[in-house]
Amino acid sequence: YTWPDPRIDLLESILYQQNGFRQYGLAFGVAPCNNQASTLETGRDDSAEWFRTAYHDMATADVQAGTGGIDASIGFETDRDENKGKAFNESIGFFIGFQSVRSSMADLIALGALFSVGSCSNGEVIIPFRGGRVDVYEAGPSGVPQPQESLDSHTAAFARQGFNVTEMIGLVACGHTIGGVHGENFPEIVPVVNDSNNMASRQDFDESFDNFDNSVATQFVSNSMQNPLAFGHNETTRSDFRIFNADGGELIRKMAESQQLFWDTCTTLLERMLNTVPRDVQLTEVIQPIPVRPKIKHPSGGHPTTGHAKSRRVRDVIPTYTRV
Ligand code: HEM
Repeated sequence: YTWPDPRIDLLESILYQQNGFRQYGLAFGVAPCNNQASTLETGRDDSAEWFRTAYHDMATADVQAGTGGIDASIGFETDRDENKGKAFNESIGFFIGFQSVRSSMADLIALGALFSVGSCSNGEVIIPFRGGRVDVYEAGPSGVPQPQESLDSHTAAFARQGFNVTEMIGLVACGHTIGGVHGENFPEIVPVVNDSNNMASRQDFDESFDNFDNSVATQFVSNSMQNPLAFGHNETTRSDFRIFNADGGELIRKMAESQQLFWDTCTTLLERMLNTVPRDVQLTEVIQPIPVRPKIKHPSGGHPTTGHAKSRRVRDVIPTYTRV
């Protein structure tokens, strides 16, 4: 990657200039991991909502046909039963501030998930990032898995998305280690409670809802009964139970035994999830931090913080190079 490259420059900045001078600030939404999604409503976190948004955008992909994937179609699909909750509209509302001709909404959705798991795993799960996703401007087909469906239906949905049974188990375990199920979205699964500290009535997937760790697996294996999609009172919606047992419980047991295996599995599967795009979309190489960053300097009084020249005449613009 050689600067300038219109496909990469801005994405590189959003990805790596997270804090301090000339920060882009997208990552602030999920730092810390338990950052509240709404100041008006407790019991909802940006990290879990951004992460779930990426999965729901991807989940309608058909890899055989080469269609769908992370393409921001989720923005046009939020009135569907399979996309219940405020998470999708509000995540996109946050990302819009960063959308431009050089940073598609689809790339921002992928970055949001990447920042979320990076923050919640305390830097243990760092997904390599490629840019270049292309936005669509209409809804795509439906097909996000729902908890009341059968194991066969889930297996078929994940196969359509490009994941076999073992990968489905891994991906669901990686997805359901932060956040939880909200009574305001799924009252048939968890109760609506009257609690000012949990206005959305969230029941967490595991005892560390704001930590991207393997406790969803350890708690499942030890029958702790915490995860509402595994042990909830409503047997029909115990999709995690059916999925985690789809291989006889082998992978979830291994994930429970090894924190490192859990993180490694998630890094690999989530990279694939975020790189699932329509066949005609070409992603960039993995974006690395640029060691030397050109910036504009004005010799006589440019803007003190942005460095933007007062006048845009070409002779006023002198490239200088800063180490970052
Ligand atoms: C068969 C597959 C799946 C089903 C049936 C399913 C179902 C659900 C349901 C019902 C919720 C509760 C949402 C709410 O109340 O707001 C949920 C939450 C969540 N799901 Fe899944 N899910 C599946 C797969 C995945 C995958 C593969 C990922 C990511 C890789 C994922 C990520 C999440 C996250 C992060 C949350 C927490 C959301 C929050 O707390 O705001 N899910 N899922």
